Amino acid sequence: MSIHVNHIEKYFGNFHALKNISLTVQTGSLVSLLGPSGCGKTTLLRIIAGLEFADSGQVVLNGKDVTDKKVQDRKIGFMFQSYALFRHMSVFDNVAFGLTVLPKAIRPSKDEIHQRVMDLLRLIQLPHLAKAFPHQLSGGQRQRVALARSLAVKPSILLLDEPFGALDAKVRKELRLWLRDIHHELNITSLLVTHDQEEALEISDQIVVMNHGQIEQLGDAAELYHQPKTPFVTEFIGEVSKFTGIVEQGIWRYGKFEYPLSITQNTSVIGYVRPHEWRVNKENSGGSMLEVEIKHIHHVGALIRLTVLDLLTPHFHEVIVSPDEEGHYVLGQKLFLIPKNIQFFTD
Ligand SMILES: Nc1ncnc2c1ncn2[C@@H]1O[C@H](COP(=O)(O)OP(=O)(O)OP(=O)(O)O)[C@@H](O)[C@H]1O
Repeated sequence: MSIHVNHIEKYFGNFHALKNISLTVQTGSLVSLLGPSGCGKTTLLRIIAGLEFADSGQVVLNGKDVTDKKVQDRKIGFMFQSYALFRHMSVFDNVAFGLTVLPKAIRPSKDEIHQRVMDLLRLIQLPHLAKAFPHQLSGGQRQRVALARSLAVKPSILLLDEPFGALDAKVRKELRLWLRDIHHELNITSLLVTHDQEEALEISDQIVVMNHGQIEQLGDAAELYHQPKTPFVTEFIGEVSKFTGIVEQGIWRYGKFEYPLSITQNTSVIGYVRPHEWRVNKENSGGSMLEVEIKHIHHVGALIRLTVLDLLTPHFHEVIVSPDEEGHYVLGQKLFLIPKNIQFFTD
């Protein structure tokens, strides 16, 4: 079941929360909405769920226009931060809830409900806790029960708002991989809101980067990192160093460093360099862009991460090098950096 939103506009009073949002989520894919706090992720998810209505634009689920349909008529599962478990109900009853409140005509029998709830508890690996109450569960277990509850009505679309928001890093990591497996096992279409880029990059097929109520870019993790379309995406996804230079006669100049660029007008142009995109020289063989001093050395598996201080402008940069090629590094050592690649945007 696919999700299409077309030209969604949303105001809260004078505040323009969503600006001409169009988005397609293909059947069976897992897509994340990623962006800084307040950029409109939750509002968009609520509009797709039918918990909020757009001022204009269209929501189409599986080819059907549901723009004016209420939440209960959209046949979707959702799990929002604010939808905590019912404290006075057992795990079993929490998961069964969505089924027991269905109109009689379409409500499964008691036996069928029992079967479905137990299947879901097995799926979330908690069948032994069916009789437990929410306060007897860990945070991660509670989140899994909340997910099982949202899956009980067999939705073909699952909307998740920061599903693992309040959990510690290790549990989050386990749960998100587990969520990815469940998503594929049940063949549902999932849209997930997160402000955690590692989470988005790790589990999503596609990521929608939002900023100030707009979509900046939609792509997979590699596209967003290697071919960002805007300065915002470049800075938001992964680490990057930023340099404002001047283009004159087709040459980008930053200090004495020169780099040919196919821009003809004379203008200010920002260049971005990722930590692994530097060539590092220990001697000054000319042509370097930065002269730096090593301030911190951190071994990350087979790679070395250097935090270096630019000796001209007092800015720190991150540089990732491989120890095999570059040999030994010591604190305070001087290095000369030449970019292997620069991503340019006009200022
Ligand atoms: N009911 C409302 N009334 C007024 N303003 C609202 C309402 N709901 C959201 N907003 C505003 O709209 C903007 C977008 O909010 P939204 O919750 O969609 O952001 P978000 O990207 O999900 O942020 P976060 O990551 O912090 O949850 C925010 O500036 C918020 O203050």
